[in-house]
Amino acid sequence: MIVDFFNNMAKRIVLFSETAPISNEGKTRLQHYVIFLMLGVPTMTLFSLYSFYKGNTTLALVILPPAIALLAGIFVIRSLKDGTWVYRINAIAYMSLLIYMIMIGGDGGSKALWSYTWPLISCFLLGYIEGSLWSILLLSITLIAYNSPISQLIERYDYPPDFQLRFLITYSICAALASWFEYSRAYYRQESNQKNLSLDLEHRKLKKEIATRKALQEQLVITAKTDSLTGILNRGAFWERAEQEWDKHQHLADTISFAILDIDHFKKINDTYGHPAGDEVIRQVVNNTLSCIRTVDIIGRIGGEEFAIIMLRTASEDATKIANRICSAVSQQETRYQQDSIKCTVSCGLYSTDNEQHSLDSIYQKADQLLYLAKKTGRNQVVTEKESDLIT
Ligand SMILES: Nc1nc2c(ncn2[C@@H]2O[C@H](COP(=O)(O)OP(=O)(O)OP(=O)(O)O)[C@@H](O)[C@H]2O)c(=O)[nH]1
Repeated sequence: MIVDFFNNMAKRIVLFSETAPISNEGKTRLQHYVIFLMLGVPTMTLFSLYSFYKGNTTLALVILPPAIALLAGIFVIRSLKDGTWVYRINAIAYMSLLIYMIMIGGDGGSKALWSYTWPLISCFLLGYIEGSLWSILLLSITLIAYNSPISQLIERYDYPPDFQLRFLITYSICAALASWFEYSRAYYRQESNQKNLSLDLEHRKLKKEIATRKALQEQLVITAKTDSLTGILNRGAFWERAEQEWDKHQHLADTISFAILDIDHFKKINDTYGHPAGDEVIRQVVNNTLSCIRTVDIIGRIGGEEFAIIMLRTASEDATKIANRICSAVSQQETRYQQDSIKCTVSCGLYSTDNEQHSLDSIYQKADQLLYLAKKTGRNQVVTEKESDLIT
């Protein structure tokens, strides 16, 4: 339970750290470091205070650097991708403290027993290979320092020979257990990492496939709504958009203009130049029309050579200007097809309204009647309701 508590705390700190994306192994090491920090700093602080209280000022001061290094490390680690060097510096600080404690021994040599913590900490922080090397390093440096003249400077403790032997055996067992423990943990972690990796790969593949299908579906929807010859909305999609805009229009009580364009004598063009040439004429008429209207206007191909345009928030005067511009642009158009140069014109019926009593269908009927008048009275012209009064 206590272990769970520390693990949870460590996980939280890892999650909240600013560390750049690190490997799972890196996360585990960081968690171990946090556990070491949470246990080590209070213990070392208490130990330092106790030593101070007991009058052992040197020991009290020697304990402080590793505690400070532990605390400082966590702030540095937050911005590092790999904390190995922070762990190594802490390893040096803590190991130096342990060597000092082994040298001075304390009550009956009890301070030397702290070094049993070392193999586990070094293996947890630096992995079983480097951790084992650090365990051996502690033993080697202690043996050299203990038997060198330096030991006289810090009043080395004279351990009885049997204590030394028992210490060596116990420490070796601790080191062996710690490295075996970390080795098996690393082994299982690697196994689960590999499983995670393949799951991750599968997950990414699925995500990619879903995105491809979604894009395909979107493309299908667009294709289903688009007229393949001209790229503008087809009849069904145009009326769908028109209904939506009509609902908004009624709600806002805006002026709306409805234009129907029809290419004049198109049958003759087909008969003279052929169907493919007629197709090219339709395409160019649409391109010319698109260059005269705004992007917010709705245009659709509602018949073979018939197009409808809804000009939103556009009163009769402006809509008439736009429709005339289209007629003029088309009349100047010359469609080149093979050896031929084809000229054509369009007729337009235009109806504008801000009358909320109308239905979309009745507006369409009105515009269609005006188109009929435009055809009847000479073609290549725009007929609005105003002109229709004059004509009839
Ligand atoms: N090339 C081509 N022709 C089409 C297409 N759709 C319809 N048509 C032709 O367009 C012609 C329309 O002819 P009509 O409805 O008689 O009208 P018009 O000849 O344009 O005469 P007015 O409208 O009275 O000026 C028909 O011959 C259709 O076959 C198409 O996608 N491509």
